[in-house]
Amino acid sequence: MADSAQAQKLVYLVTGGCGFLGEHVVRMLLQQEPQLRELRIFDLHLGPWLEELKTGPVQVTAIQGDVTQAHEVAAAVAGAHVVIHTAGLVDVFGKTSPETIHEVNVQGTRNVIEACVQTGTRFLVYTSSMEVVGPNIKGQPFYRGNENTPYEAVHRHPYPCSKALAEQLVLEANGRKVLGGLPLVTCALRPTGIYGEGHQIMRDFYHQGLRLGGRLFRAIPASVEHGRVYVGNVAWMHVLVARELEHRAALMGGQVYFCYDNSPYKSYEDFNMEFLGPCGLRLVGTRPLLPYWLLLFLAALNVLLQWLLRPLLLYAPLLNPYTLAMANTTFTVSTDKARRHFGYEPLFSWEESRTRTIRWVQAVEGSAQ
Ligand SMILES: NC(=O)C1=CN([C@@H]2O[C@H](COP(=O)(O)OP(=O)(O)OC[C@H]3O[C@@H](n4cnc5c(N)ncnc54)[C@H](O)[C@@H]3O)[C@@H](O)[C@H]2O)C=CC1
Ligand SMILES: CC(C)CCC[C@@H](C)[C@H]1CC[C@H]2[C@@H]3[C@H](O)CC4=CC(=O)CC[C@]4(C)[C@H]3CC[C@]12C
Repeated sequence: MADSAQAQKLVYLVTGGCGFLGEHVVRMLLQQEPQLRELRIFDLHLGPWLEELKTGPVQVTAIQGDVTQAHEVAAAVAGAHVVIHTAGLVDVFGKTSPETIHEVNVQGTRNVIEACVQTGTRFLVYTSSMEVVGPNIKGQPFYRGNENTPYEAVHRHPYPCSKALAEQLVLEANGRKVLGGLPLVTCALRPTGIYGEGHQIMRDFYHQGLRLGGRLFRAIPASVEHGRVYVGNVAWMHVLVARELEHRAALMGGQVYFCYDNSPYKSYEDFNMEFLGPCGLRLVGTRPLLPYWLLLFLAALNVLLQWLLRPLLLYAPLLNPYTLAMANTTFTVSTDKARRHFGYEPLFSWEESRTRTIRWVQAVEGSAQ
């Protein structure tokens, strides 16, 4: 981002900095970005762990705010050199309305872009998602594809629709003149399914397994591959992109990059067992125990129950027609675009990512007892 004369001069803003990925981005920046002077963390809900960061050499500024409120975003962005926009509503379980998902993911992103333009911030890194591409509503496989692989990206669910719209806004904003007349440089990172310390869905599967007497029941054929990437490597990619965006603006501006590492290609369930297995869970069955039509029926039943129970309680199980289609459609990435464009190499090997995640699940287990 800057030469040595500018050491410890940079101000970064991370939106959603208290989320699963956001926390890793924040910690990674503090460890790996020597030019950082101030790190602003903007989130709807601030975590208590932020306090421990405030004693280090970098000024850590926690800002409780809402990305849907343009004035709050503009106040947080003013004076920042780089914005890493990870804040978003990740809901594929029907917990929130489609309107709210759109408001946070699309309008929130629009507010971040406008704040950059109005206040003169030149570098914007957006956390997009593999979901912007697929799996699509036709359930077509995307097998070890890259950023240029042709694929019909057609969605109906509010989450992928919102991420696709937001990504488009970010890419279209590349080159816009910001306050002071210089061009905005943007790019979007598309993680596949992120795993690692703090992953709520992994925690949910773990607790479900414990409730079922240490067993999980195979629902998805082992042959369906689902792309996964370790959270530390996703965070590292964000840090590198933010650092390189100025020097390689012509190459990187307006580009999309899948987030990848050396995590193995496996089915969603077999991959989870890499961590849950060593924590004492067993995946029962070499093939799905229920036929697909029955799973689809149960998924549809869950939608009906969610609707019927809505006035009384929030019923949002893991299984619904959308999550079933996600888990049941091959979507894997094989690319080296990030290495070619900004020298990315995963910071954590698969073995290290696995070990760290297992340790975290074991700690979850310990804290639950
Ligand atoms: N978890 C995953 O597997 C993947 C996530 N992503 C993207 O990565 C980003 C981060 O996702 P996660 O860390 O998994 O989710 P998360 O839910 O753990 O973190 C999102 C953060 O955004 C904050 N936030 C939500 N609404 C906000 C608002 N109105 N104003 C300010 N902050 C708000 C939340 O409080 C939370 O701290 C999201 O943009 C998501 O779309 C992309 C690919 C995969
Ligand atoms: C019980 C079922 C048969 C199995 C359910 C598994 C699902 C809960 C998960 C399968 C695929 C996941 C999604 C995928 O990894 C891609 C994602 C990208 C994002 O940007 C956000 C999260 C997610 C939608 C992720 C959510 C859980 C799954 C649907």
